[in-house]
Amino acid sequence: MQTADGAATPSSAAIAEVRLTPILIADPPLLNTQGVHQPYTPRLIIEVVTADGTTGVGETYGDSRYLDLAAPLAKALPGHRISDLNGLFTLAERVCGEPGDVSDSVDLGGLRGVQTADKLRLSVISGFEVACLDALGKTLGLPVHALLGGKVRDAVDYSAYLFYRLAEHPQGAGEPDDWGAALDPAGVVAQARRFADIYGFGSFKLKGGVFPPEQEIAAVRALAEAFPGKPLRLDPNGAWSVATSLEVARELADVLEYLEDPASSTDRMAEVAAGTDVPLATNMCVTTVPEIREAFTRGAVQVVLSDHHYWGGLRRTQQLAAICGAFGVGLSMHSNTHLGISLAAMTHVAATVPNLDYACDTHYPWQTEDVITERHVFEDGRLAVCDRPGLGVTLDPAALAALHQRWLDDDGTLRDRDDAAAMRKADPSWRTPSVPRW
Ligand SMILES: O=C([O-])C(=O)C[C@H](O)[C@@H](O)C(=O)[O-]
Ligand SMILES: [Mg+2]
Repeated sequence: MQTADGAATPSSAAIAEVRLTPILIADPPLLNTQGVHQPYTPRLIIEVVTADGTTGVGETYGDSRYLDLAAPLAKALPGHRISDLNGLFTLAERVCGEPGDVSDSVDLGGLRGVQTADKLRLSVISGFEVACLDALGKTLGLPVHALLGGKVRDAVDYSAYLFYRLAEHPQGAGEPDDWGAALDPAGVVAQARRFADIYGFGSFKLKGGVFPPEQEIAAVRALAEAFPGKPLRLDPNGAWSVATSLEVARELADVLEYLEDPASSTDRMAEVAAGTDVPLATNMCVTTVPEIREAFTRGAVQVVLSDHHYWGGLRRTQQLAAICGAFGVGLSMHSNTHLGISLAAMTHVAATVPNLDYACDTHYPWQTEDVITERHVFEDGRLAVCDRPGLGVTLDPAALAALHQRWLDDDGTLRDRDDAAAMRKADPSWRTPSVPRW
């Protein structure tokens, strides 16, 4: 067996086949500043199969612009060694091309800051990198955290991710659940209690930017009263002006662990940071390497929420952690709607990062469906770091096929996440609010 560049390679370490499976997974009617989550949201499952039949799995965003980049990379991969992780980036740059519809705007639904072609490509590569690491770990009999240099902790803390939400999707679409609506402080506290009771989470993040700031301040105050001394976070995804951000920071200074993306853009975040001692966190204005220097040197953010999907995988997440360490910037971890493969990957990398200062975000409790045979179980708000080879998860082919069938059956409406379009099902006049909203 030879690689594409002609070098000899052990046949067992060479990729023989790559399978891409787009799926639609159930998602509850969670509210954010752009609208409401769709009843089903796209993800992409990546399987990398080596010549000796070892399969590694990865997961990333599944919207069509990601699929468009993943397809040529999958096609070019056979013959590539699973251990050649740096080569993945070179290959992707060569074969992926430019995504067609990249605009310099806030990403629809993903709320992940300004889009760039590079960022989309890195998100795609992240799924392939994780799949290669899973296959490599299985081949060598080592857990992924060992391939990343070894774990520095045996369990990773996660935070409850609270959302304002509707009781059900507009027009009764999607999968029903029994969480009920959470549209006021009492609803948010009830949701937090349930999260604490089931999962043992000891810190709480509220997704804000949904209601006028005074209502969200009241909700955080209610959380502080219900859970005295517990770390609290509020994240309106850049929906506020500088003045509003400073007002909220003043009102909640005594209870917030950090305020996440109160205002959009590094400029506005720097202005807010100059006027408050509340640490500002971001997963919107520092999401790629070129954004780091300005944000850090201007003191615009005190905490970065890393996300291996954004940054191009687990090893680049470690590099980000080192840069944050060098600048004295704290590190937390972001999450978007994701399944158990990505949660396993997050946990492995989180286990290796000494300066992970905060409990990580995760949407996982909101996801009732999965493509792995055994769901992850939080105990006391933590996930034990798995020492089995690879990621330590097993793909469930029947579950994968069923969720893929849902994707096939969709007429295209749900294949690209669009929270504003989902909101229009309830309110036909709804438009993505312009920023700052308040
Ligand atoms: O921390 C964040 O900004 C997010 O998790 C962004 C997500 O897209 C979240 O707001 C959501 O899914 O509504
Ligand atoms: Mg955020």
